[in-house]
Amino acid sequence: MKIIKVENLKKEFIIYEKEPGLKGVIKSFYNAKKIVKKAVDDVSFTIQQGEIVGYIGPNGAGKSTTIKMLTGILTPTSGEVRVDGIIPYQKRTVNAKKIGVVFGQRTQLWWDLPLIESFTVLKEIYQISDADYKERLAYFSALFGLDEFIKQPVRQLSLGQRMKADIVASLLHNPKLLFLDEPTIGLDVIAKENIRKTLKEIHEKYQTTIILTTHDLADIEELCDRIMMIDQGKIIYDGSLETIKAKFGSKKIVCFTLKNDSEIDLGVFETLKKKDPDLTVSLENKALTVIFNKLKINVGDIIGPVLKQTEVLDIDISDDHLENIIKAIYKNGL
Ligand SMILES: Nc1ncnc2c1ncn2[C@@H]1O[C@H](COP(=O)(O)OP(=O)(O)OP(=O)(O)O)[C@@H](O)[C@H]1O
Repeated sequence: MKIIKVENLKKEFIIYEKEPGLKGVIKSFYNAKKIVKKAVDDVSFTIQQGEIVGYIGPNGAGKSTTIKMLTGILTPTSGEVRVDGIIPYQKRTVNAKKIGVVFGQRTQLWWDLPLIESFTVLKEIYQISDADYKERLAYFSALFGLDEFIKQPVRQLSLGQRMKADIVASLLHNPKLLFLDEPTIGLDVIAKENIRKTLKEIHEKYQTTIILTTHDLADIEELCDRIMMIDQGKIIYDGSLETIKAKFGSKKIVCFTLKNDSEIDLGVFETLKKKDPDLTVSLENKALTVIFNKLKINVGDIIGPVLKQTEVLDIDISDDHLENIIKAIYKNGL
């Protein structure tokens, strides 16, 4: 079942540009230059109930603007947006009951209240029944270990605890749809893992549809089957992670750890560069790294000449990281 339908959605902002300095300020009173910024530029997509979709793109691409239109905070310039059959900006309160929102960068909780009291306020706002509230809170407490900090005021919580608290707050009313904006930002590796694992469990239990915006691609790799990539207001990719990897992940990385007193003549790679002009070689502290296109060169063609020349202690072969693949797409397009 479709939960989100977006068609030819556009959001334009009018920006008035001023010249720098005091003179610019005075001048801008009279004739500021008017610029139309197309933050979201003719975007269409649908999302099915239960999907976890990663919404990614470089800074300023239009992610937050899209999410704000889906949550009803912003009214589109043109186009259609429907969340569970509702037009969000026309029925913000009805929409709010169907959705949960987590902003990694700021909390939605009451700063000075003990966490448990924030939860009871939300219980009233969303009119959650006693039985549902009890059942959900017990479930989330066990999952996130809330007991440890539930009586503390929110301002005293660590970033990881605060993030868990915000996720619970967004889910207490069991929304059909959850928006997560950078849910692991600033967390250490273990805390990130913990959040991802827990989100997966929650998704399995409640089948919540999740839209995740993040710059941390490990979030995407672990949670999402589908990614939508936006750049300069336009969706430039909508599909599976596997397809992106298969299509653009043609680079392989071979790292050799050379023996301490060994020497190597990097000239051996010159002939290979004729086959793959993008091949790169770097040698740092006896670590020799070769990055090449696996469709143009075999791993054996890299390893053979090195082993012939010098003594090697270790060889590590890996595919290109998703992060590099996405960076290249942002830079060069699809
Ligand atoms: N209220 C506003 N007034 C004017 N311009 C805006 C406004 N909100 C966003 N923009 C512009 O619209 C474009 C898209 O911004 P948006 O916040 O949607 O990007 P984003 O993809 O969420 O970026 P980030 O990853 O940095 O959060 C940017 O160029 C931004 O400067």
